[in-house]
Amino acid sequence: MYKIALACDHGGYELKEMIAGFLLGMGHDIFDLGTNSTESVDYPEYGHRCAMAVVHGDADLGIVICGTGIGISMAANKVKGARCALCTSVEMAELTRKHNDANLLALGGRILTPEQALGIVNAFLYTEFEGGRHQRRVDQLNSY
Ligand SMILES: O=C(CO)[C@H](O)[C@H](O)[C@H](O)COP(=O)(O)O
Repeated sequence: MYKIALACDHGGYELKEMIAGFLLGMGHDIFDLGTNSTESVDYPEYGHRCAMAVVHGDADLGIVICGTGIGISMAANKVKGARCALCTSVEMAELTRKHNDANLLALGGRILTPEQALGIVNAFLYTEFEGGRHQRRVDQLNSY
């Protein structure tokens, strides 16, 4: 079981709440970093907050959500050690775990259906990093 940090802006709030329930139902721990309503907030703060929690070991993995997933993934990837992947399919979620050892998943609350989002979250959590040649590339990412 994982401890999973969650953060969103107003565009991701409803999806965050649904994912939180899904994760708790699966037996994971969650670390909810907000926002906690549909009142407008700025996504950079929340993406940064979630990435800091993962990089500092307060959570094993992070999930960040805004309207598109784009802005909040940009914010998360500003944190050294964050490898945040914006995914719109199960295949992308599997490949970013296998190849990039992504430690944060970004989702678009205004892009995905709830069913699509849960499929992506499930794939992200249960796909292992393959290592090998991919480790060399992740090491390069981490060195910048
Ligand atoms: O998708 C986003 C950033 O990439 C955010 O969720 C914002 O919602 C988006 O920028 C739109 O902003 P608005 O204030 O909700 O119109």
